Amino acid sequence: MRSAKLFQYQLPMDSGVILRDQRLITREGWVIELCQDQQRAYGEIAPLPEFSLETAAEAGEQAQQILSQWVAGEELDLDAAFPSVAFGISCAIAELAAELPEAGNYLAAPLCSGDPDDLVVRLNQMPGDKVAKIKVGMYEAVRDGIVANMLLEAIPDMQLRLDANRQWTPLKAQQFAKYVKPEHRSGIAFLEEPCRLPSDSLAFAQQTGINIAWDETVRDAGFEVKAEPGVAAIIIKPTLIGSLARCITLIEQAHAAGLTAVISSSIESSLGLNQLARLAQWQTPNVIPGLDTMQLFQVQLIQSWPDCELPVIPLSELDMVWHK
Ligand SMILES: O=C(O)CCC(=O)c1ccccc1C(=O)O
Ligand SMILES: [Mg+2]
Repeated sequence: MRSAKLFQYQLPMDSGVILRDQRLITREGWVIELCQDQQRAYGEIAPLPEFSLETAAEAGEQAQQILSQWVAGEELDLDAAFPSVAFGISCAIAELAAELPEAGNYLAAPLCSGDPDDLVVRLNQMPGDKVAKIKVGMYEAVRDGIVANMLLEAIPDMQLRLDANRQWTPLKAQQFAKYVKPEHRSGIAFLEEPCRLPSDSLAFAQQTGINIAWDETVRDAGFEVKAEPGVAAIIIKPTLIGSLARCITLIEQAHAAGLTAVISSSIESSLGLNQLARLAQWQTPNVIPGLDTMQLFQVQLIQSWPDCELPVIPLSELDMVWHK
């Protein structure tokens, strides 16, 4: 016997969360509950505005169709579904089958978009490998270069991840690199997507000796995982990529090509973020995932994130919008 439920959520965000062009005031999405032989499992479907191609409403509609098929015992084609829907449903199915191991990697790389001095304090408190991530490309490229150089000098054993989200022209990327002393460049684990064009990012890596990672490019049509000089990693944001099976295939291809695969958040609630931490521990056990996004919320959902003090909204407070 199978049954399924769909719940809607809207969670208030911290006041300063800006996606590409707009402030994200509330995070909207769906929680699915699958029930089979007295076992229950959950998944989250949360298309990210400005990143996902599907809207929350479209994802909710499609989730109902696919969940109906699941209840009827039909074969599911998650490769044809929206990425957010495929990810949420495949997670819930994996939970039911006890395929997604319980242990998670909750050692997120601290994310800094503000005061670099705060980051120095957090890093000095961090156990094990010191990995941090800073968003660059929002202000002057020269300032970004000075900040990166300062951090690499202050904490010599750290591995810095930088993310430019395709904001720089090749000239601006060069201006950034000029301020990072050559002896510090190997302390940059990778710089995500420096330039608008992947070919410019690749040329930048080869000219400067600063390794890059693909993030947006992984979602471009026709992307293939391959080893290239200057490319260190691919970033996998499952809500934007698709089913667990699809994510695992990409991770395996990355490993076969000698690249690091980094599981990263698309600003899911604490429910989805916990599943991402478990996926990370399972499939990329020695890599710190990019999951430091709980701080962007004002509340948690159903399950709490380790050491997060925000109030937790229980499932009973969500609206059930559909069941079968
Ligand atoms: O990757 C991380 O460390 C955190 C997640 C993150 O940066 C992100 C989250 C949602 C949308 C875009 C991005 C991004 O890579 O800029
Ligand atoms: Mg990015």
